[in-house]
Amino acid sequence: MDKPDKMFLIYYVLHFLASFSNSINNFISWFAMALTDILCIHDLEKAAQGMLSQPILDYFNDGSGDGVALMENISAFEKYKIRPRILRNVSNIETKKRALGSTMSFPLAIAPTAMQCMAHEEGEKATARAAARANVFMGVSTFATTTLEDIKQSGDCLCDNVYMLQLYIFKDRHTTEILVKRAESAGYKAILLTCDTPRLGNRHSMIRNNFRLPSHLQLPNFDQYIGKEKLGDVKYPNTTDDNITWDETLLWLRSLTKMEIWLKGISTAEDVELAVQSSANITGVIVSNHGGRQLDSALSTLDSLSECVKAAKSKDKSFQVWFDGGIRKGCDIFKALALGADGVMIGRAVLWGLTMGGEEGVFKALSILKAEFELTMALSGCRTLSDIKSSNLARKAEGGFFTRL
Ligand SMILES: Cc1cc2nc3c(=O)[nH]c(=O)nc-3n(C[C@H](O)[C@H](O)[C@H](O)COP(=O)(O)O)c2cc1C
Ligand SMILES: O=C(O)C(=O)c1ccccc1
Repeated sequence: MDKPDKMFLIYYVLHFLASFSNSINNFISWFAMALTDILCIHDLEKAAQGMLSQPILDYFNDGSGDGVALMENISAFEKYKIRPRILRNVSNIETKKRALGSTMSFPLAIAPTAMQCMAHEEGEKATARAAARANVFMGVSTFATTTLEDIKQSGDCLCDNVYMLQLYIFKDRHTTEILVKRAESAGYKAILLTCDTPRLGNRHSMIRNNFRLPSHLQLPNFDQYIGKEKLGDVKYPNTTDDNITWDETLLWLRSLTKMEIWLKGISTAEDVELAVQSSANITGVIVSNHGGRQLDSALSTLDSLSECVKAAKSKDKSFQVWFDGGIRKGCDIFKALALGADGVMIGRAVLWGLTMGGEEGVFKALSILKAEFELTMALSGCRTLSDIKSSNLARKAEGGFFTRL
């Protein structure tokens, strides 16, 4: 048995012991993580692999179709290399970033991912506590397995943080309206309207595994409307509205709330222009292809990013362009920012941390990414976020050569 295998075996034994007692669970998670040398997001991914049933693991990890968009979200980062600058004072790196009227510890937020109690019994509550401790904003899925109020309260027990509700618009608009109003009164700061899922992508493994939400879990934000027996099968599109539009839907949503509205799942300059021009007062977009889980053969999100940034910033410099898809390392965050993103979001990295160690595991994932990002800044000669520029990158061109941007 080589070293990493041994390390994960120790972890599984400790995790098994921890499952006997909730009270020592957190301590054991922390202890196990210290012992097992989790050094990078790939270590968390590997550890999570052995801890979930195949249908749940596949649901978390897989993309749509044959997985090309998912793979290319990751490999696109290697089309860029970093051009470091030297002999700059990097003794006092500053990573803090302002958005939604608050400050986050570095330009990264947690992307909304559904059904987190499948990863760990504490699910979204554990994620919220880790996010609060790390001062990282949290996106909460419409399909959370915990109420949006309980999620925020769990984080608020530790400190104030920013929560954003990801919204799927149901055919029953009244259900949607209730959800938006509940989020506003609970103190959520933004709606992230997911725009890339008028229908669920073609997820082969979900169909093969006949994926279902485990029977002990609920979708308490709206399960009075859609029974959990419908979840995960082809009836998903019957519950959400596939007729959402720039004019009607965005204006209707704006009439419901004063919260900021962000559009998630944008990947073209044309749609960014519409978002900037919309009279629904859109704050920003998240350039995303849903982690490669929706449109098969979609452009990788890093390849979409530049045209989206150009379209937004040429019209309105303050319009926010965030990014997600394939972030696994601190240098990935650096590259997205150098291409003009205001910040990034992470989906699977959080789920792997949550699976492995609940709150401690998510905190570990966030800490790893922050430390790696800071190190990348220091080694590239960037002391502040505004020092990170496109001239810090070179792009792979014809013939495999890299040319500076
Ligand atoms: C298991 C899983 C569930 C997700 N659930 C949602 C969701 O409910 N709503 C949504 O807008 N995006 C959802 N996403 C997409 C994420 O918000 C995000 O766009 C994507 O995970 C980013 O890619 P990454 O996983 O490579 O970081 C989900 C992604 C995963 C992996
Ligand atoms: O899996 C997803 O990506 C997703 O957004 C979702 C959420 C709930 C039900 C089905 C899919």
